[in-house]
Amino acid sequence: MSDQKPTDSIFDQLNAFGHKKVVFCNDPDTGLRGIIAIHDTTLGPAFGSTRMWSYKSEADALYDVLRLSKSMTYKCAIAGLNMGGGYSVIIGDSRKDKTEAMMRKFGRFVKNLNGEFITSEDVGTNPRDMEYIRMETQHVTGIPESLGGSGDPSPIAAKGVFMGIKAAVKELYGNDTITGRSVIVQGIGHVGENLVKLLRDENAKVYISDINDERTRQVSKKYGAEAVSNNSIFDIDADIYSPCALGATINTQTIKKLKCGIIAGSANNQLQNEQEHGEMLLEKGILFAPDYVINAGGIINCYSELMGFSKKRTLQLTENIYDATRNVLKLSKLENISTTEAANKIAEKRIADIKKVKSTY
Ligand SMILES: NC(=O)c1ccc[n+]([C@@H]2O[C@H](COP(=O)([O-])OP(=O)(O)OC[C@H]3O[C@@H](n4cnc5c(N)ncnc54)[C@H](O)[C@@H]3O)[C@@H](O)[C@H]2O)c1
Repeated sequence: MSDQKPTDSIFDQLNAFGHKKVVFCNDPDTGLRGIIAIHDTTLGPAFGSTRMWSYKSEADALYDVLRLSKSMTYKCAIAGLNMGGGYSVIIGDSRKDKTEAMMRKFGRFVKNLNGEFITSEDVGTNPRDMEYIRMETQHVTGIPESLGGSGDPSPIAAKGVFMGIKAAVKELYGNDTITGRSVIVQGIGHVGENLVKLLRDENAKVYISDINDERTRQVSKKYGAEAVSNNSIFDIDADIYSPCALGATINTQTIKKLKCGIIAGSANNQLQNEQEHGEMLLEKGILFAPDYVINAGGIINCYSELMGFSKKRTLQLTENIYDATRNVLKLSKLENISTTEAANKIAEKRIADIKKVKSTY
């Protein structure tokens, strides 16, 4: 799954990423300027969140939505969901520019796709926005529990990351016991805090760091985790580094410093350059549990909402992340390829196989 921007030409970009459809949502009356990208619908309707962000340029917004929608195709495929990959972005400052009318107009654009695209919340959008979209179309998830939705996906996302960590521990140490292992959790927001709880419940030694000092103090006290400064996390000799804040924290500089045996966290796009840094980690012998494999709990939660699954079934699907991660790590070892390359291979194979199934009408 290449993450390189190939060209400035819109059509060449669509060809390079392999997109099926891109819809530009322009509405001067409400100020809506958005893009819905549908990457692949072989496995089912395209599933993807809606991000609102002050992009520096329209080209940046397009590149972001193309990249994010393609990775959703892979995430759904490897999680075993019958959903394709999509994403949408709205250009603007979510704190200043967002209105009910804008979100409902966006909902109308989603409605016009007749179920080919189903959305949920992301950076810059929240359950209230999903309620507005829901007023115009049923093709939205992440609705509050009080309105019959699945609510906050973060605890399930954290559970999936925890299963991914266990699978990586099993691969490296021969058993998946977390007790006594040391873990650095970088970013203790919605997912990070839930992960700290799961790790501490199994008596792991947990280090935490966040740019929000007050939050760090609270989480440290609540769970008995050791607070460390953001600058020092790469100097700590821990078994596992769990990035749960932003992407691209794994790059040429940080790989040189890393002392851990495993990287496994929730942040999307952790490798600054998928191919180059995936191979560097392979050479250094650090086991990288690919982010899109182990952070699929959030989307599994939305999928369950869509399918009307019980909480028990949602949990089962999330626990499957353990086996999905094991399969990726095994293939990486067998073929001596990076774990990301192994994950991409498994995802692409499932899509190719199901394409054959769907060739009969
Ligand atoms: N919430 C979900 O269900 C879900 C699902 C899949 C993936 N993810 C990904 O997981 C990551 C965390 O998601 P979240 O919902 O917990 O977000 P969040 O905004 O609740 O938490 C992020 C935390 O990271 C901290 N942070 C920001 N920059 C930092 C830095 N440079 N160093 C240390 N800490 C920093 C923030 O202060 C915040 O506490 C994101 O990359 C998100 O895309 C989330």
